[in-house]
Amino acid sequence: MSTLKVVSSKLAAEIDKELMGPQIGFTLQQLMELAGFSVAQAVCRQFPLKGKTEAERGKHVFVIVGPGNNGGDGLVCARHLKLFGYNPIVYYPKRSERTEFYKQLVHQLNFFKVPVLSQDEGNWLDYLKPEKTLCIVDAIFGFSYKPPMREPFKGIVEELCKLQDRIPIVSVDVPTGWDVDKGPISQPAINPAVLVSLTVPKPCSTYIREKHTAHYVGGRFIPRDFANKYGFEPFGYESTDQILKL
Ligand SMILES: NC(=O)C1=CN([C@@H]2O[C@H](COP(=O)(O)OP(=O)(O)OC[C@H]3O[C@@H](n4cnc5c(N)ncnc54)[C@H](OP(=O)(O)O)[C@@H]3O)[C@@H](O)[C@H]2O)[C@@H](O)CC1
Ligand SMILES: [K+]
Repeated sequence: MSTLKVVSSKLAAEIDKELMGPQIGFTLQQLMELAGFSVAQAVCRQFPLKGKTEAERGKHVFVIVGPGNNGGDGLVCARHLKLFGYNPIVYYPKRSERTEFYKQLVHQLNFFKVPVLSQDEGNWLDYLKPEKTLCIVDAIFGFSYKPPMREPFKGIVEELCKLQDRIPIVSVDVPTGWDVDKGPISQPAINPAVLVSLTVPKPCSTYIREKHTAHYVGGRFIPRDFANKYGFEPFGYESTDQILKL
């Protein structure tokens, strides 16, 4: 196991609560924008378009979006990827009714002409082909996932597991299906090629196969004294970067 500094799911939830509490006053929308922006930067860093053939550049980044805030990060990420010159397509099988904000994120994707597939529309399996898709962004579940996995996500994650050795998967914050603290203790569970931990890595990140998975931290939104209060040092982000490879 690595010596990486991590915070438990409980502490991660407390950090979130304090950041969005009355004293600090971040809004969820602000943090989600920075989180999704970080994930888009990690995709660029890991899969640069520079020097690629036109056919390679035209491939999709297939962003699979879950029903909670992890999914929201995916919706934001898709919009930034489009601005960065990628060809994202979003699969959003269970739309969040939590707040109006999710609908607004979808409107923004429409504005950017990023297709958003629903569960009953289009054959999403078509995008699980290496000749069509550069990588998959797993924005299905993050730190609030509790097994066992329910449909339609169980079937989706089972399909992803079949092809994850052929198309790289970029997991947002927590690989979908993993226990936030204990890692891949139940099935189905994704084995990502890239993990982008947000704010600070969760304990499950110590279970990634280090040679197989590139690990980034993103979500650059806390000052040193706040990090120290929660028992970790801030990450050494360079210049204007929103991500740091660990
Ligand atoms: N400061 C930061 O770092 C920030 C972090 N952010 C991001 O937020 C993420 C955490 O978001 P979150 O709390 O909304 O939870 P998330 O993991 O998306 O899942 C909840 C949804 O999943 C569902 N669900 C659960 N279990 C299920 C099952 N077995 N089978 C099926 N469904 C299941 C559950 O449904 P319910 O059980 O409530 O019906 C609910 O709809 C975090 O990881 C990071 O990515 C940023 O956006 C902001 C700044
Ligand atoms: K995820």
